[in-house]
Amino acid sequence: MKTVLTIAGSDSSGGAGIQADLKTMMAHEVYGMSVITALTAQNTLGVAGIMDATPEFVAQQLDCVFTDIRPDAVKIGMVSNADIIRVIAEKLNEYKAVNIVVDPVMVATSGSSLLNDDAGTALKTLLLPLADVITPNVPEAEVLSGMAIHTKAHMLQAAAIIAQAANTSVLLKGGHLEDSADDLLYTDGVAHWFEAERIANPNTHGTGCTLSSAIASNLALGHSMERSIQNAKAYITGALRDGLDLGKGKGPLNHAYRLWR
Ligand SMILES: Nc1ncnc2c1ncn2[C@@H]1O[C@H](COP(=O)(O)OP(=O)(O)O)[C@@H](O)[C@H]1O
Ligand SMILES: Cc1ncc(COP(=O)(O)OP(=O)(O)O)c(N)n1
Repeated sequence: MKTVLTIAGSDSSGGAGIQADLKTMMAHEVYGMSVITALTAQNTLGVAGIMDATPEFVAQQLDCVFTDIRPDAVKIGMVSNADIIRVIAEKLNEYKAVNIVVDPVMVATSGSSLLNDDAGTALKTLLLPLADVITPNVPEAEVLSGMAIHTKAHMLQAAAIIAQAANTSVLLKGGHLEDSADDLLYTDGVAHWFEAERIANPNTHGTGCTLSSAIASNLALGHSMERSIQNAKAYITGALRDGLDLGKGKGPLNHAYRLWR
């Protein structure tokens, strides 16, 4: 069985973070493991509180995973402070981790910040260069590229800036642009658009976490980067189309939509 590790924060409402990642991995029939960087008290309306793990405890979790069950792919999500980022970068280098997908989570869909001020530089200099692909959404890409993004042409410009700075591939997700669900993969100066139908569903809590975990699961299964993204897009579109409606705010996805029909 193929194995995938998520390094991310816990979402008490089960829609994003570690919980979304493990549900996605289960749906892809890979064995999911988790290193928890922070606990969040949150629901579909917003984030009420964050409690970071200590860097030492993050290191201990990483040692336990890598010395026992080696992951075929790694997804990294919420990493809220610079010390935790340093530990993760050190350990991924030490254990020569492969197929690394970094979702540079900065702000929750609800508007709450998930990244400390001091973590931005550490994220850019230590973590992004380790990734096989980085998956920013539009607001995150604006921060990383330093430019405003309103159109697909802007997405192309921003992806090129981020890819050059981090020296890796960038999948810039288009979900925050009006009327778009088209994502752009930018690798070595080559652009590839992944086009998808935009689903009329306001319940998008955890879509970014789910997409990055689905890409990591597909990479672990041995698919190419392009095929992995194509498959992950199909998965997210199907989960949105299912139309699950839970909670009082932006609700979560139904990860079981392919299992019981
Ligand atoms: N309404 C929608 N219909 C179809 N796909 C969507 C929709 N909203 C977002 N997506 C897709 O979900 C994934 C994550 O989207 P995005 O909202 O851009 O990032 P994030 O969830 O990190 O904020 C992307 O593949 C995006 O294209
Ligand atoms: C613990 C945790 N990690 C990540 C997020 C971000 O999730 P969300 O706000 O739904 O945005 P995307 O997953 O769609 O990028 C979170 N809220 N909590």
